[in-house]
Amino acid sequence: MIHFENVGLRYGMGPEVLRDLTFDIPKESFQFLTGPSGAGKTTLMRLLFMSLQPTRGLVRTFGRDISTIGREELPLLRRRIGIVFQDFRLLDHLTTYENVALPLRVRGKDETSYRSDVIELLKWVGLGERVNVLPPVLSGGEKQRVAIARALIDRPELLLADEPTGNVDPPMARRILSLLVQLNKLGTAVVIATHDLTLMDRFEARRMILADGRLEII
Ligand SMILES: Nc1ncnc2c1ncn2[C@@H]1O[C@H](COP(=O)(O)OP(=O)(O)OP(=O)(O)O)[C@@H](O)[C@H]1O
Repeated sequence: MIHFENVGLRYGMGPEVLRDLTFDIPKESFQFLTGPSGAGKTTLMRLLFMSLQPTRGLVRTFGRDISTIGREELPLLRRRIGIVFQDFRLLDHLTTYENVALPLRVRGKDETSYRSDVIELLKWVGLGERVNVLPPVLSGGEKQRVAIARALIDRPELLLADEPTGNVDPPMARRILSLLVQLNKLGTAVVIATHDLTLMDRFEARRMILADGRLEII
């Protein structure tokens, strides 16, 4: 689904932050992406989301060399990827329901075509009772589950989660991990960037380890 070949990335004239990365993210796979702070996890997530271009090497996403994808095509390809950020990035003046529905509303979809999907998805993440509340009254774990639901509303083939358990307590971290594992069992490929060793020990999965800009996979 995604293929990296000898990928290097530098910001501006700085040193190479990522070097000689060659790997695949297969369909329906599950992997953790880890490494010390500053190792380049977020940078690699941005390459996977096509919000950065490599400075050398090849990134092929859904069969396309990303350096050849035009501006107008990019949003269409990105729709196939869901993304969850550590700081949630919810809109505080919209309800839980409206936050999750937003990607569809922005695209001009009619509410009758998605209302029940949004509610079903919110039930799936355990927020069936929190549909009409605003993010400021939600706990960190609830906000993160809203962010996950929003990332999933378009049924992406790949979910990227950057430190999804960084702002929640350990029981909630386990709950979020189990949601992502369940999602993967339903066929979505998952990449979780994390520092959290305890979390990784809870689920046997491929580990992509970044150190000094290089990647090791175990
Ligand atoms: N926009 C940018 N411009 C210049 N340098 C950057 C930029 N973003 C990241 N870097 C540098 O690239 C390196 C990798 O950063 P990145 O944020 O990808 O690491 P990380 O592994 O996600 O770190 P953390 O775990 O602390 O979030 C760091 O040295 C960082 O300073």
